[in-house]
Amino acid sequence: MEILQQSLAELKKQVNRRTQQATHPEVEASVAAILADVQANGDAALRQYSEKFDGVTLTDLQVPQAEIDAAYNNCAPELLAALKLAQRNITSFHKKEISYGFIDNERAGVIRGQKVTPLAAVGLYVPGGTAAYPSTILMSAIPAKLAGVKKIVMVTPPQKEGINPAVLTAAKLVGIDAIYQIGGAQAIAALAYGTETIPQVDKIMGPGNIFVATAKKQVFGTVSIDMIAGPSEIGIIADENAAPAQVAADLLSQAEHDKLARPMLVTTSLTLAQAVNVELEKQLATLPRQEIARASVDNQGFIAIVADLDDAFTLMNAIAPEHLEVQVAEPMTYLAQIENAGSVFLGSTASEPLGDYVAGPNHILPTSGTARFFSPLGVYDFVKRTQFIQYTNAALQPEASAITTLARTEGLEGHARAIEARFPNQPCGYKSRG
Ligand SMILES: NC(=O)c1ccc[n+]([C@@H]2O[C@H](COP(=O)([O-])OP(=O)(O)OC[C@H]3O[C@@H](n4cnc5c(N)ncnc54)[C@H](O)[C@@H]3O)[C@@H](O)[C@H]2O)c1
Ligand SMILES: N[C@H](CO)Cc1c[nH]c[nH+]1
Ligand SMILES: [Zn+2]
Repeated sequence: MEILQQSLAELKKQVNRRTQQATHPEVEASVAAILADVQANGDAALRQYSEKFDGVTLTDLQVPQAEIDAAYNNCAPELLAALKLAQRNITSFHKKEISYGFIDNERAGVIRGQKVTPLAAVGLYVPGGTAAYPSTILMSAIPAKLAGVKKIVMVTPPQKEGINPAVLTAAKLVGIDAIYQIGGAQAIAALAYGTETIPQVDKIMGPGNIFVATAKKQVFGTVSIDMIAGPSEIGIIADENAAPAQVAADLLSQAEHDKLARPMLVTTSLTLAQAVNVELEKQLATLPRQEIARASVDNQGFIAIVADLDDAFTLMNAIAPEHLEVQVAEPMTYLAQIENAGSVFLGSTASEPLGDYVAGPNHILPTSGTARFFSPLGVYDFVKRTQFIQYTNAALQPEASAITTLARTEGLEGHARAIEARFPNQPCGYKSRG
């Protein structure tokens, strides 16, 4: 990977250009055309795009239940056991995110509160262009179920040989209501607008490539979305004691997701940087998804050399990576310095794939610098809050003049009179004291 050795200020500019939400006008335009086509032509457009982008002629848009049951029943025991282990750990972590709202009665005669309601219908995007992602089904459906969402549908790109049985097994394990074999921007359009076969949902969740991430951005407003979870990223902060082979392996674990995936190393040691580059070459030579990973390493990846660990954390906060590994001594002591990152892996044992599969925290995470303001997918994404107020007349009386004063200051006489109407027996309605 390219080694960058400049001042911190110059490094910040460089990495900002490379890592922050960029616009891709040609992708934006082709996604907009796909969305409009699906909105106008429904299922027929979905079938056309599946031919064009996935090379699949679809008969059923919805995966038949018999196919899902067969996949589950024939699943290898070790795969089912692995999925169940992941399911247990993801469930125990996400249970802690459940919120029940609140009700307060701090002042006599006043009740205020917030109630939490699950979304009625959500659509989960499960990527499937170059790899199958049963783990992503667990990561999105488990928090949805814990939140109490009643209708959970899933979309995933069609495959010539049928949807991967591991994907179908995971979907059955977590209780997905319907699976539609459709991917890319066209799948996002279907969930946003509805078609003859696919129901419109309230919110679309899940990661995907640049077409999926762009489509989610464009339908936002018609439906809600969780975040921008695009091509994967890994940022590693390492000092001179980190093991080059482990650092390189972890960088490649994310590089193999997508040609646009971003592997990034920030280190205080030029010696480590050079050793990692040697290791990357060695390991790439035998990696099955070598073509994808090489494009990512060569075109998106970089190694930044910094003066000390304080600079390393400053630079990483500017990048706001999806995943951040901290491979230095006493990693926990740096947690307070980390402001922008989707998921943090502390210490050399906490290799990123641990979080992808079994640790329990979510692996659907913000990318392209959006960890500055987005959080990991969680139970909170599948609910909405409604607040409520109840007052007695006696409780309103001492606050009424504040309301009428503020209303009249805003030139909203109707607001003031609505309050005064609560005190009809006082001459000329409510009169403020003094
Ligand atoms: N950020 C996260 O939380 C997270 C988690 C898991 C995976 N990911 C990312 O998900 C992505 C998965 O990507 P993928 O490609 O394997 O699967 P995908 O399902 O996201 O995309 C495949 C679809 O892209 C569409 N497509 C492909 N080329 C197109 C073109 N030229 N024009 C219009 N549409 C086109 C096709 O419709 C195809 O079905 C990777 O980028 C991976 O890094 C991110
Ligand atoms: N690392 C991905 C998120 O960027 C998630 C994933 C799923 N399977 C393997 N990895
Ligand atoms: Zn991964």
